[in-house]
Order: sequence, then structure tokens, then C-alpha cells
Amino acid sequence: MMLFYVFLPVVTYFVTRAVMRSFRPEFGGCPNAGILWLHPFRALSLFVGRWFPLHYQIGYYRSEFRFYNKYGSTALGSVLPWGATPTLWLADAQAIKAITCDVSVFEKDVEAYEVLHVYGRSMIGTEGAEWKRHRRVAGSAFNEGINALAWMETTRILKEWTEELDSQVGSNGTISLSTVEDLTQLTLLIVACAGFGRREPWKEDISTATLGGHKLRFRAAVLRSVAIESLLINSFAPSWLARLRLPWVSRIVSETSDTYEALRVHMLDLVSLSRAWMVDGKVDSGMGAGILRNLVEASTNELDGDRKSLTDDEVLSDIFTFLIAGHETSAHALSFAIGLLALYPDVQDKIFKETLDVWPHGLPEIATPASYKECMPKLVYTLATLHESMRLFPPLSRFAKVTRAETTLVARRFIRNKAGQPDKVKAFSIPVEPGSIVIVDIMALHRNPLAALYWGEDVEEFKPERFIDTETYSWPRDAFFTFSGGARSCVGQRFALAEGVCILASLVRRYEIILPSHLVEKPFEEQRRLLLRWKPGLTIVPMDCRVRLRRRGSCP
Ligand code: HEM
Repeated sequence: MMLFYVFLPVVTYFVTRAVMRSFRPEFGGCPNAGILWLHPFRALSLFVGRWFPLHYQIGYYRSEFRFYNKYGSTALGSVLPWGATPTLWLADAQAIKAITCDVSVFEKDVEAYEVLHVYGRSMIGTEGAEWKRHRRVAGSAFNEGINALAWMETTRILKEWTEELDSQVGSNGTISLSTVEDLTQLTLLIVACAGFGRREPWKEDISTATLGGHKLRFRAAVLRSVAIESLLINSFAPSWLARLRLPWVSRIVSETSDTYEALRVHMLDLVSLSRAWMVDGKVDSGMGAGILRNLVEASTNELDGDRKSLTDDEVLSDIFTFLIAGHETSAHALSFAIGLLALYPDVQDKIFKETLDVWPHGLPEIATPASYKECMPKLVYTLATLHESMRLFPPLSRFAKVTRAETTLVARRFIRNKAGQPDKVKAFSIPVEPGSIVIVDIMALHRNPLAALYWGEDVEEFKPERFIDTETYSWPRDAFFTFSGGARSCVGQRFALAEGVCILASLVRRYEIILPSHLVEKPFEEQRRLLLRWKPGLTIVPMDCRVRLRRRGSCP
């Protein structure tokens, strides 16, 4: 019996592979790269993807442009054995643009986001009229006002954070920084304040841990809920497991459910506060909370059947979505950026020079509502650095669309010249059947070396200059998909750029970012590989991005 279970998958693999190879060598001119063992954009595959052993099989998370190079095509076909679903992989700017602009044919793969529907349905995991209702409500909060608030809030928390960092200077004059840990807290505090009016100090007051009957503090509740393990347990483990007293399992299930319950209570507190503000007429409290206000107002319209209305569960689910989408992405993007700055001191020097013009007398203690408008346009190189780091490490490295009607996409085939560079590019059409899955392979697109349309031969290099327009050069906007594109693009893009630029510029203005001591003696390629290692999670997660900071003499 045992042998049967071991051999069945192996036999299935070879049989299916053989059948596919013989009957379907190509998808309308698009090379068939084989069987996909895991749906490439499901929470489970993100979890399993950390250990995915089939590095030479399509679907491997860290493959970047490798498979496209191997087959000489910017589009690849593959098949999910379950249901024999055709799955198209794209690292082609024009085809991706066509997909993201045609929302009637290519819908969001909302099933992938079901794990986020802990409290109800939300903007990120819905489609059509339901999604429009959510987006109409929350979307209008994302204006220049919230970006300016994000800037001010970033400045406030940075001051407290850097004071703590300064108190940790070691005997060698440097401070160790575990980027993911600190930036996760930082970006969470920023979105909680600018979006939801919840202003917290950098250093949590642990003595107030359970004040107000909370089982878990707000920050801990959000951070635990975002872990892919918690989301999977919450989605798939039945709650009765907690009552069975099974060693380990029952405890984990029970703790997970407590975490989401604790967060629900915190979010209900926010909603009550916002309702109280509305009753008191505190429409513009100066505290931010624009997203919260819009959501809560929409829930009070519910009974009128207003097209801008949301149910109470939808409000909680949207708050949850914004808290999660609004911090993890930014924290990981910034961790990679800081790691890259440690590796490239010349880039750091250029940012430092830029910040000297903006803050000649050192970092401001507080920012005013005008600071964002004054500083952001001057920090051109800092913004280019953030863009370039998100090109190499896009937090959402791939996402999926489901095809609803028969259509055709155009991609490109190429052959490599003697120097190994892609050459002789030729467009070809791919017929796409309804029901097919299309993977927008952002990381591969960002590492596509084809000239003209994309990033060029130096695609692997970290060069912020490629994001700065000149008289003769305009950076290829259509080949940059970190925030997706079209109607379903990231609603928080400008918010993320505002906080990101403020954090990077301020950090470099105050500190020199240097490599951790265990990497100093290693060759550059190894330093880069070790510092920037990542694993898949909800977004790509830096695994060991630790740097050191040395206070700059010229910064008061
Ligand atoms: C570096 C930071 C960020 C990156 C790279 C990023 C990336 C993305 C991407 C690629 C999508 C599209 C996902 C898909 O179609 O499956 C998206 C959607 C979304 N993002 Fe972001 N995001 C970032 C920051 C933020 C922030 C700061 C917020 C809110 C404060 C936010 C809120 C959202 C929401 C609500 C959606 C869903 C939009 C919709 O479905 O209409 N994101 N983001």
C-alpha cells in the first residue's frame, strides 16, 4: 500500500509529462515549459515555496528571467495537472500592460486572496461591482493630504526611533540594525496613524499591555496576523481542533484564533472612535484617519442602499487589508533598499549629497504639512534608488489573473547572440482560452534584459540612474510593475513612495550604512547574495538583511 502512494505521483508525473510533451509542444508559438506542480499564486504555495525543491521546474520562486532565457521567449506556457488548466507566464511589458488594462477579459485571481478574508470580504479580494464599491469608498482617501501626513508621521517616528538607535552604539562606534524587524514596526505605525488616526510611540509601553481588556497589544496583534502561517491556520484548521487538547496543534490553533479575535477588538475600537468623532463633528481632526473615516461613513450609509455603502464586516476586512498591505510591502521594500545601500556606498554618497541640499542643518525635529511638498520633489535620486531597489526586489514578485473570454496576446521570441545576449527579437501571437491562468511575473519582467523595451544588458546591476529621465532618455515605465498597473494597481503607491523616500533620505542623512562585520571580508558577489537572500511569503521576505549604522559627524 505504502509503495502505491509513493509511486502513484511519480508515475502520474511521467505520464502527464509525456502526454503533454507529445501533444502540446507549444501554446500557439509559446514554448511549453512543462507541468506546474503548485498553483503559483496560492497562500499554500507561498508557504511551500520556501522549500520548493524543483529548481529547474517552472514555478520555482527564485528563477527570475532564467526560464524565459532558456526557451528564448518572453512568454511561457505550462499546465496545472489538476483540471489541466493552461497557465501562461509573462515577462513581456506589452502583454502585461494589455492584461492589466483589459479588466473585462482578465480578472483578478480573487481566490488567491481568500486567506485575507478573515473578517469579511474586502477590496483586495473582490471583483466587478463589489470591488468598485470598496475602491470608491477607500480610494478617495489616497490623495496628497494623506501622503503629506505619511511624511509628517514618518518624521515623528523616525526621531524616536533614531534616538533609540543612538542609545545602542557599540564599542566600535556602530549600531546593529535588523532591518526587517524595525522597518516592519515603523511602517505599521505610519499607516496606523496616517490612515487610521492611531498614533503610537515608537517604544511600546508594555505596562499597558492588556489595558482596555485587550488580550494582545495592537502592534503584536497586527504583526502576528500577517504571518502566512497564521493566515493558513486560520483558513484551513477547523476551530474544534483547539478543544481537542492535542499536544502542540490545539495550542497553535487556539493562539491563532486569539490573535485574530484580539485584532478584531482593536479594529472595533477604531471604528467606535471614528463614529464618536463623526458625532462630535470632528471631521478633520488633523490626526489623519482619512481611510478609517471613509470606511466608517460608508457603513453608516449601508441602510440607505447607497452605492458607496459597506457592511460592518466589510469595514473590518478593509481595515485589516490596509493595515497588512500598507506595511509589509513597504517594510520589505525598504529592507532591500537599505541592504543595497550598504553594498553600494557610492549610491549612498549621492543620496547624502542630495539630502544636504534639502536639510543643510540636519534632520528636522518635526515636519509641517508643507514638508512633503517641499522635500519630495528635491529627493530625485533617493526616489530613483527606491525604484531601482524595488525593480530588483519587487515585494509582490508575481500575481495571477484569470481569463474570462477567448483572446490573443502578443509576446516576443529571441535568440541569443555569440556574447550570450538576447537578440533577433520577433513578435508572435498567443491564443488564450477562457479559464486560463495568466501569471504576471514581475520579478522576471524587471530582469528582462532585452534592449529598447526593457532594462538592457546591465539588468542585474543596481543602478538608480536608470530611473532618472534625461533629455535623451526616458525610463521604461511600462516595464516597471512593482505596483501593478491599470484599474487594479496599488491604491497606496504614492503613500508608499512618500514614506519610503522620507525614511531612506533621513537614515542616510544621519548615518552611514555599512555591511555587518561577518560580511566585510567576503567577495562582493557573496556579500550581495548573503545580505539579500529572501523567501516567499505574502510578499518576498528578506531573510538576513542586517546592517550596521555609523552616525555621521555632520548631522546634529
Ligand atoms: C512598496 C510598497 C507597496 C507595494 C510594492 C505594493 C504593491 C501592490 C500590488 C502589486 C498590488 C496589486 C495586487 C494584485 O493585483 O494582486 C497592490 C494592491 C493594493 N495595495 Fe499595495 N503596495 C505597496 C504599498 C501599499 C500601501 C502603503 C497601501 C495602503 C496604505 C497599499 C494598499 C493596497 C491595496 C488596498 C491594494 C488592492 C487594490 C485593489 O485591489 O484595488 N499598498 N499593491
